[in-house]
Amino acid sequence: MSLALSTNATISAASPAPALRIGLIGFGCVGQGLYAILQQVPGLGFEVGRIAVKSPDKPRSLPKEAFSFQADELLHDPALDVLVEVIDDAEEAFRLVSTALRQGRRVVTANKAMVAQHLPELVALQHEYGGTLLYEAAVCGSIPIIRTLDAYFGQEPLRSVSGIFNGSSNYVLTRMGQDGSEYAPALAEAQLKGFAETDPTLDMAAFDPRSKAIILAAHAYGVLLQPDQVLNLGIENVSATDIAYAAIANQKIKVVAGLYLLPDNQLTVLVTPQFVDQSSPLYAVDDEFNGVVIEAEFAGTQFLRGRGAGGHPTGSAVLADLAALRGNFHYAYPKLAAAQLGYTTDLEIEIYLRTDDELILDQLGFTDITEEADEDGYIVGFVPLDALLQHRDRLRQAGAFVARTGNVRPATQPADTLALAEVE
Ligand SMILES: NC(=O)c1ccc[n+]([C@@H]2O[C@H](COP(=O)([O-])OP(=O)(O)OC[C@H]3O[C@@H](n4cnc5c(N)ncnc54)[C@H](O)[C@@H]3O)[C@@H](O)[C@H]2O)c1
Ligand SMILES: N[C@@H](CCO)C(=O)O
Repeated sequence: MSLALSTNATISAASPAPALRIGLIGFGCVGQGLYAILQQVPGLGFEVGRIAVKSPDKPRSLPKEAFSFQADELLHDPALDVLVEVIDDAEEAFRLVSTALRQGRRVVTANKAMVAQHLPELVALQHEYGGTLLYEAAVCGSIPIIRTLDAYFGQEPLRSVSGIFNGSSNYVLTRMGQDGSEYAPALAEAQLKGFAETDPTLDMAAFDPRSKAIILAAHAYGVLLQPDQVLNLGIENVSATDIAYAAIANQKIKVVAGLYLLPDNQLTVLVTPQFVDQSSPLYAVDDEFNGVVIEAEFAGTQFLRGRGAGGHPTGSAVLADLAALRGNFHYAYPKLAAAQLGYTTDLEIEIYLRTDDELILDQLGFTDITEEADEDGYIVGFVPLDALLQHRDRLRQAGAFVARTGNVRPATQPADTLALAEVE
């Protein structure tokens, strides 16, 4: 068959390539989301060859014969062209994915905790055995942020990459802010809608967006971080008092992950609640939506917004990876090769802290108090970032709520107070 373009030009339509056979490991929210998309849009060139699940007795939308109960069978099935790993167990996911990569296989995963913990090994396995691992679905659901940073901005210095990287906590904050909902029912809704992790502490205490920030640090800056190097504070202890404090100043509380390039080629990364005002594009990112602001040296500011969680949006990102694999795409990790940046936490950041625990106040060591209100039990001022890192667990256990104002300064030069945006 040929398509006429003009009087003397034609394009020959190649016969369609055989469908890629997928081995799908995990049939929960994301696995079913991908499966539904492939059923709804036939002819995409992908076929679900086999599906592995864990529990034989769980009621499912497909007959029992459709499933294998041993993921390893899929690993060793030569008739499968690509494996999609979407289970909720990071350790087992690493075993499965690393075994597949050792066979030189093509693999897609959505497991950010696994990727963040094992990125150096996963990169090395791809180099050694020639397989490919893609994980766009692991960061910000449907937003194509990893490929944007890796391929599009692979050569350009970035001043910052910041945003809302967790749909569940954003959903809870939106319900509390818009409807006056209590924390617990709002979280139950996020779980019911399939946004939350099996252990929702990962979302609410900001472990999940920390994993995503670590992945982006590798692609945006070529810096490989261990989870413990990055401060993560969440919203488990947020209250109506905190939401009202923000609202009085026409602000919202959002869990913001920030990757900031500081002077002297130092990167810092932190994930905490933050007061966001209407001048920020993140202000209007509500419900389970995520948003990412890229401040690039030459391109200027770019903002991406989209659904950050849920079966269909995440299935869409997995589908995009499958299509990319068919085109032999792989991450180039261009900045990893350059590896020119250091990492620092030697900063003081301005925080709002609400607590009735005198000990934690002493331990954090405020260097400057900006505002204090005894009756509501909050204090605003500068604390060393290292003190927050050291006392993170105690803050959680003590029921304290922390949000940053956005101001930061080098720990050694307390007079130079700057907004992070200005430091960038
Ligand atoms: N839900 C989302 O919106 C979303 C978005 C992006 C990424 N993710 C990630 O995708 C992965 C899956 O998330 P989900 O929401 O679908 O979780 P889920 O809990 O809905 O489903 C996971 C499924 O994996 C199964 N499973 C566990 N171990 C298994 C094994 N060894 N073999 C086969 N099946 C196994 C579980 O029984 C469960 O049914 C997680 O890593 C999650 O962090 C989820
Ligand atoms: N639990 C995650 C899923 C998407 O990664 C979230 O709420 O953002």
